[in-house]
Amino acid sequence: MTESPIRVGVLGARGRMGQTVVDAVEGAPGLEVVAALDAGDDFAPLSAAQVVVDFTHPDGVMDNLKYLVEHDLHAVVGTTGFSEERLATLRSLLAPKPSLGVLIAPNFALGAVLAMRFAAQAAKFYQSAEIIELHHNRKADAPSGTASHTARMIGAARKAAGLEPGPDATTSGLDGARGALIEDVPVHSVRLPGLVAHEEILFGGVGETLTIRHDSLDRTSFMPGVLLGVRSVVSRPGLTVGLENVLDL
Ligand SMILES: NC(=O)C1=CN([C@@H]2O[C@H](COP(=O)(O)OP(=O)(O)OC[C@H]3O[C@@H](n4cnc5c(N)ncnc54)[C@H](OP(=O)(O)O)[C@@H]3O)[C@@H](O)[C@H]2O)C=CC1
Ligand SMILES: O=C(O)C1=N[C@H](C(=O)O)C[C@H](O)C1
Repeated sequence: MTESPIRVGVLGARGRMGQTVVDAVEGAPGLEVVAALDAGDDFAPLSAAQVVVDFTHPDGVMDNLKYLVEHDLHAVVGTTGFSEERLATLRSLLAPKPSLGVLIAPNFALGAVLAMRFAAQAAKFYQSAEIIELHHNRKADAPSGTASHTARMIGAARKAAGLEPGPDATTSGLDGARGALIEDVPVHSVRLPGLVAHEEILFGGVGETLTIRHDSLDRTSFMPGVLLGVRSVVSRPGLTVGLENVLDL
């Protein structure tokens, strides 16, 4: 007997990522698109879905998630902008729904997930770490969700190793020249037409540097992770943050 396909809704379906997700889900065995919605659309067609993928906007994603949880829909979320406060709100929303799963991943590309993991491993061995993230100029948020997540992972590893903030002799400079500090890690954002999504994590120590770089050259790079998320979230109750928790890393 063949299993029935997982019914998938897509929010942000007319956007850059949403369109790519609709194509990927339509082409994936065992999955089907039952609703492809965007800003201003009535969400009622989502009642046909089991899992909803959200690539929308940081300003709207919390309302979307509230709707999805209230309507017992599993969610796979690529939209950025998740603070600890937002994650706590989401955990409270999920508390009365013990079988419901929400997966939030700041980056669904395999290489980006590996780069973050390698960076966390390297962090305790170097005095200093800085991040440069480079994206297309249509991006709404800065720094990127990936860079923020990477900085937090590096910060946690540095803290566990008892490291002080990296030495920096800057005593004068223009605002922003040393980037935005996340967990004492400076993060620098570049926006250029022609780019897709890129991240460089730089470490400096005694007489050496280490650079870890990942490049998404096309939005299809995110699709294997999104499809894995859709397939796994139905049997992964609660809130999962980061694709590294789903991959066998
Ligand atoms: N986790 C990951 O791997 C990745 C995450 N992203 C993130 O995904 C998000 C979307 O990126 P991208 O596709 O480039 O952006 P786009 O602006 O191209 O697409 C977003 C779409 O969502 C629509 N939208 C906005 N608000 C809502 C809402 N509340 N409900 C439903 N639809 C809405 C927008 O409509 P309108 O234009 O009319 O506002 C637009 O069509 C960003 O946060 C980005 O950082 C991107 C790539 C990979
Ligand atoms: O807006 C994008 O394009 C991307 N957003 C995510 C982020 O902010 O990290 C993931 C990827 O970098 C592409």
